[in-house]
Amino acid sequence: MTYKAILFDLDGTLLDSAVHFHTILNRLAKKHDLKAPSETSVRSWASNGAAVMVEQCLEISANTEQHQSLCDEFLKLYDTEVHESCPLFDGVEALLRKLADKNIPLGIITNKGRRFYQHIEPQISEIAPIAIGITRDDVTEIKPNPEGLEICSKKLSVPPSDCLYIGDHKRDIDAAHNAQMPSAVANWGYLQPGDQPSQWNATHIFESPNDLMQFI
Ligand SMILES: O=C(O)COP(=O)(O)O
Repeated sequence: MTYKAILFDLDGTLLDSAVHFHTILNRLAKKHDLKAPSETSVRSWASNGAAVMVEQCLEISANTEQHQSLCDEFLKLYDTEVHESCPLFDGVEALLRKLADKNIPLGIITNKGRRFYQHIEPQISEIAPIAIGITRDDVTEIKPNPEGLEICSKKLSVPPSDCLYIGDHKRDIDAAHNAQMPSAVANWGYLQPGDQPSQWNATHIFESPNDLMQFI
């Protein structure tokens, strides 16, 4: 492998956050007498943030008072959940340990807010040091804008062409293209029905964290 730094998306790539999201959405559904969402539906929308999950999984029209108040409740509950634990996908721990063993710098660029990321970072750092973590609060434009990826490349002093950005959403691959950085689809993540990652023009597609680990 020739890449000198590996950069990751968080939700749906390292973090199996749908586990928390499903619990929270079920709690909200019960409290407000709404239809409980299926795990499949939560998994397919989990990479799109709270507003989209409330809209799609609880079937609440966006830009309404009810939508806004359910989003606020969702984020409050998530704030508590992320303190507790952060479920990683199977194989991610071994993958991160291998990066650390090989002294390959690890970066994270997420559209998540720092308010949540700050609780997740120490749990990942226990496995492998994170050279840089960029959240939506650290950029003026979130992905697919390349800003977060460009900041990482500069701070690590590794040119974009020597970094690899891995994510489970088209906006991750688009962000890498916009930064002129090689990219990889995390095909184990939260793909939506109808997604065709083979059409996203990523440099690589990995089926599992273990596949990526073998590549490294
Ligand atoms: O929480 C979000 O909006 C998505 O976060 P991600 O960029 O880590 O997938």
